[in-house]
Amino acid sequence: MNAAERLGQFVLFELGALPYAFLTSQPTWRTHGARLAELTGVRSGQRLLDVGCGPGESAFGMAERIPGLRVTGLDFSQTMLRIAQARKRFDPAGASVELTQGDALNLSFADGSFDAVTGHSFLYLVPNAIRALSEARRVMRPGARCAFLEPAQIPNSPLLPASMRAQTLRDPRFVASMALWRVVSRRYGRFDVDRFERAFAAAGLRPIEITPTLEGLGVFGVAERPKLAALDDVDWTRWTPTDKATLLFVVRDGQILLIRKKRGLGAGKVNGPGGRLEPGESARACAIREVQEELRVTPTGVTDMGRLRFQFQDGYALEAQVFRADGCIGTATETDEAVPLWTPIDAIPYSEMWADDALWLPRMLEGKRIDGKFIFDGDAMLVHALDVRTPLA
Ligand SMILES: Nc1nc2c([nH]c(=O)n2[C@H]2C[C@H](O)[C@@H](COP(=O)(O)OP(=O)(O)OP(=O)(O)O)O2)c(=O)[nH]1
Repeated sequence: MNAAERLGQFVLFELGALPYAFLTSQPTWRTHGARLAELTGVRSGQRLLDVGCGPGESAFGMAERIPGLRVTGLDFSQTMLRIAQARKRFDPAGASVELTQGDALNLSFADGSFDAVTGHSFLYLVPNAIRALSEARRVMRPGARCAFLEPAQIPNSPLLPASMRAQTLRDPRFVASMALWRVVSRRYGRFDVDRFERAFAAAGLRPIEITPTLEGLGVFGVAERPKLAALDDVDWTRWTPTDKATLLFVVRDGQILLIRKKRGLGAGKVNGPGGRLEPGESARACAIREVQEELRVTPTGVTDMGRLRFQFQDGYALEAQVFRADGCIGTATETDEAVPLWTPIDAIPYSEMWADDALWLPRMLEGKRIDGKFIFDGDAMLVHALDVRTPLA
C-alpha cells in the first residue's frame, strides 16, 4: 500500500469512524446485518465471525436476531472498535458479541473454528477480496456458509433512486448512509452476480445465492465451504488440531490391554486407554497418566509409535500420539472411565473399534511406526492415508 492509499484508509476508517457510526446506527442497517446471519443458517450456540464489523451495528443486530449466537466482530480500525466497545455496554445484544482487532487478510483464528462468516459493506473496501474470502473459507468449518452485503454494480444509475430519496425526511440517517455507500463504492468498487461468482470460485467457495436488496443498491452474496471429500481438501501443512490426545497399548505375552470406553469421545467403543493432553503436559506424560487414571496401572517400557491426525467434517480436529508399552505395574481395574479388556492379539475386536484402527493397529503391532491422516464425518471414516515405516534400530 502506498502513502496516498494509507492516508485514504486513515481518513476513511479512523477519522471517518465517528460519522460512520452515526450514519449506520439505524434500524435498516441493523436489520440487514441480522439478515446476513440468517442467510448463513447459523443457529443458537454456534460461532459467527463478522469481518469488518466497524462500529458493530450489524454484529449486534445478528446477536439480537439469533439469541444464543456467539458473535465475534473483527475490524482493523482501533477507532471503529473503540466505538463498538462503548456501544457493546448498552446494546441489548452486547453481551453476545466479542470484539477483536485483526487483519481480515490474515486471520489469527484456527482452521474451521467458525460456523459462519459475515461481512456488511466489507469486501468492496478490502484491497484483496479473494484473499479475504480465502481466509474466511479457512476459518469456516466444512459445510459452513458465509454471507456478504456489498454495494451493487448498477450501470447508468442516479446516486439514489427517487423512492429512496423520498424517505429522507422519515429516515435521514439511512438515506445518508446509502448516499455515502454509493459515493465511496464508486471509488472502491461494487459487486454484481458475476464478480461475486468469480471471487467465491477463486477462494474455493460454492455460491449458494446472490440476490439484490436495498432497491437494487445492494447485493447479498452467500456461499458455502464445500464439505471435505478428499485428503487434499485439507491443508495439512497448516493444519492445527483443536485438541491433542494420546493412545497407549500395553502388549505383553501375546495379549494387548484394551478398554471398553465408558465416556468421552468414542464412548462405548473398544480402544486403547488414552485421552487429551492437559495444558503444558507432554504426550508421553499424558499417555502414562491416562493409563493410570483409566486402569490403575503404570505402563513400563513406553515407546512412541507415531501419530494420527483426525479431521472431522464439523471442524473439530484431533491429533493423537500413539505409544506402545511392553508391560505394566499393577492389576488393570475397572474405573468410571473404562473397563479393562486383556485381549489376545489375534482376537482384537476391530468391528467394535474406530474404523481406522484396523488399518494402523496391526502395523503398529508388527513394530512399525505409523503416520496416519483421516477425514471423519461423525463416526464414519471418509478418506485416509497411512504412512508406515520400519523404525531405525
Ligand atoms: N483408536 C482410536 N482412538 C481414537 C480415534 N479418534 C479418537 O479421538 N481417539 C481417541 C484419542 C483419545 O485417546 C480419545 C479422545 O479423548 P477422550 O475423550 O478420551 O479425552 P479425555 O480422556 O481427556 O476425556 P475427557 O476427560 O475430556 O472426557 O479418543 C480413532 O479413530 N481411533
